Amino acid sequence: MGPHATHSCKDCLGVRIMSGYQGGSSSSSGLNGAGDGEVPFKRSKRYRPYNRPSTVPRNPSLNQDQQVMSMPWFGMDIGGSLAKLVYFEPKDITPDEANAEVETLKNIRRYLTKNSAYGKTGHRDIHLQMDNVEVRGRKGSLHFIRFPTSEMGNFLELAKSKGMATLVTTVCATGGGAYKFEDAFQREVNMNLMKFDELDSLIRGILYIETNDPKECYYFADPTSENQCHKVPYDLSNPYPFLLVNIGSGVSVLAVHGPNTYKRITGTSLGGGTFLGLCCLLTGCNTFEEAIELATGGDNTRVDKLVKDIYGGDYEKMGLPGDLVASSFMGVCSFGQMNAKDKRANVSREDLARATLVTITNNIGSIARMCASNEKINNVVFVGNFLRVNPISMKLLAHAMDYWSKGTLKALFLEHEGYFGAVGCLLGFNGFVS
Ligand SMILES: Nc1ncnc2c1ncn2[C@@H]1O[C@H](COP(=O)(O)OP(=O)(O)O)[C@@H](O)[C@H]1O
Ligand SMILES: CC(C)(COP(=O)(O)O)[C@@H](O)C(=O)NCCC(=O)O
Repeated sequence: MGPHATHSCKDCLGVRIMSGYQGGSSSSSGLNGAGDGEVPFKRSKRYRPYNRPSTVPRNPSLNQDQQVMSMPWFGMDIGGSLAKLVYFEPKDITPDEANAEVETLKNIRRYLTKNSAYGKTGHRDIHLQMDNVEVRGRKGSLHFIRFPTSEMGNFLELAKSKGMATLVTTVCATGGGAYKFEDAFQREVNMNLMKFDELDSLIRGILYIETNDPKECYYFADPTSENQCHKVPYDLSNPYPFLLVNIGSGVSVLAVHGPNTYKRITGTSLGGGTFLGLCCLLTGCNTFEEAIELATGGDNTRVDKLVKDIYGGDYEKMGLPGDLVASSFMGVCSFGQMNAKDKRANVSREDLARATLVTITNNIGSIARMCASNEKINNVVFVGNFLRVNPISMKLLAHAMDYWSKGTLKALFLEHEGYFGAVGCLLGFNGFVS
């Protein structure tokens, strides 16, 4: 079983944006962006959290970076498929702050933290909520919200209607959408996006969450056994080196040697977006959740051609087991075979969904293995929302890493799956004061 329950989101988004303390910092430096040598989750000695109370008007002499300390604190990762919004809810509000806090902020905070659905497509992953964490010297909770990037127009509309522009100047943002939608944020809600690189943010987020939650990382023991397969916690406190495979719309593969030392080795356009796109075309499904549900009930061996379909058994000399997929999807068009048409007619939507999932997953597994072997790295950490509610792919990857490396490679997974970029960019700005 997968770690999370299945959620379904349709139609338009109704996330209401909060605003609040018009805090600020007299920062003159301190952007903790990529590769500046700052370990993201450790507090600098020069760090001094300061929140200007909400009654204090914006100081026009402060530049954008200085204004960013204003609450609310959001980190946004606007990806090709999903926008991930991480909201930091302060829990250490002093009486003075509470008195000075504007009513709008209180209402919005309540709205965000008491609901789990926002409009029709905004969804808060309550099971991922992190309490008693420290961000920029403040204690509080992290809330994890997602909505389809295609709903960004509605998101901005709502943000505007809630008066966001009067309360917030800057939001930390990453992902391609931080660039694509930058002008729209400025135009529609008078908000500046403080942009951070998505891969820097991804690593920073992983390190922070792993440090704060010892149960974050796990692997699958006995991934091929229906009854024996189970999740086992893995201690990732000494993570380096590790291969990081981010399976979002597309796939990026990174070799990570330190908090600020990594390289992007390669990528593939055959990712989570491909799975969903092909699945919609082949089965007529409309959502990721539906696609996974179909795949769960399907059998890819009715669609794929296996080694044993070609060899009649294992290809022993090369160590290829008979059950290995020899050619994805070839089973439905076996050239020259009399029964190809009949075979195709008997293939169900479920089988097609399963075959699509297995095809995409195997390809990613294969690339990951080659990269790990080239880089001489044994731990392969898989993240990204493609793995959301998707135990089939996680177990396939776990088995592939183990089997083909004869037990040398270990596939590791993280509970917060697709949220690391958003967390990392939230942490990207630190309020330094000289
Ligand atoms: N509710 C969902 N809606 C759309 N795609 C989803 C959903 N849940 C999981 N996914 C999968 O996650 C992929 C996006 O992963 P993500 O890590 O958010 O990447 P990106 O940053 O490119 O949006 C999608 O392509 C799809 O395969
Ligand atoms: C361009 C991207 C980094 C964007 O990230 P995403 O929104 O998919 O998470 C990613 O889709 C990617 O790495 N694509 C593969 C490109 C390639 O190397 O072929």
